[in-house]
Amino acid sequence: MAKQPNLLAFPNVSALARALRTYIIQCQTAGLHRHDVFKIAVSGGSLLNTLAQALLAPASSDEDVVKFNKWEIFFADERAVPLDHEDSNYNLLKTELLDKIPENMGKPTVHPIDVAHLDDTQELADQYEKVLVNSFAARDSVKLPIFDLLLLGCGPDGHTCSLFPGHELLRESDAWVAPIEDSPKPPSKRITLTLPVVTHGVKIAFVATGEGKKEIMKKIFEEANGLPCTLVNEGAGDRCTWFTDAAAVDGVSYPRRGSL
Ligand SMILES: O=C(O)[C@H](O)[C@@H](O)[C@H](O)[C@H](O)COP(=O)(O)O
Repeated sequence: MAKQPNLLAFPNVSALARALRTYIIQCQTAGLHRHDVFKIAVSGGSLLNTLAQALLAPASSDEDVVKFNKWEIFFADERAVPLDHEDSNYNLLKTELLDKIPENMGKPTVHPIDVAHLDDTQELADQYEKVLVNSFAARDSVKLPIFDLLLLGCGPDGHTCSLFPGHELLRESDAWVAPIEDSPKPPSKRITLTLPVVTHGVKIAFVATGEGKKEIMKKIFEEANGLPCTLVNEGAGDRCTWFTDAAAVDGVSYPRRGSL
């Protein structure tokens, strides 16, 4: 049987953030070992606040250092809006994290969307795919870009990135980045990494916190239902780790751990 995803449950978000930091640093070490850079993709939503809490805490030892100058940050999904728009995931990452990084922690390289193509989501997605091609090597030499870590959120309907339940985009097997014009979660126009890219990451981590996630967590961990989050679990197996708090997993019958 394929190895199962890891479900970690912490008493609260602060404890979760501490463990998330340890996990990200492990992924950073592995990335630096692989190619002297750490390639991470992040979604939007509440996870960015938890991420900032995790990363901006002071280092507790020489092994616990976040080496931002070695980071390349990509967007697992992005809304087709200007970068300073309140709906922009880039804007959220900037205000939650980038603007708060002290100078002595280094500066990550960040890859936002090219806002010259906001009116044409196919072009917006194609241009973002080119960014990946440039960073990960030519598209014909690598079948899929392999991120060191994808850090994702989970919607109350089981969506992740901008991959929504029942949407035809879940069957996309060629493009690395795809447009969506009918996102049920506003704004409707977005781009997203496709499922094969998400599931081929070296590591995939979800952050799901709060009572609002508990019903969907039961579905994701107790049924085979074709929900986007379930498909990521099935495709990634034990390369996938969920960081949750007690409220999000209340009543979920799936073996969970309280530490990494
Ligand atoms: O741009 C987006 O809409 C996000 O990338 C989306 O996939 C998000 O991560 C989830 O909806 C969870 O968001 P919350 O944690 O805020 O519920």
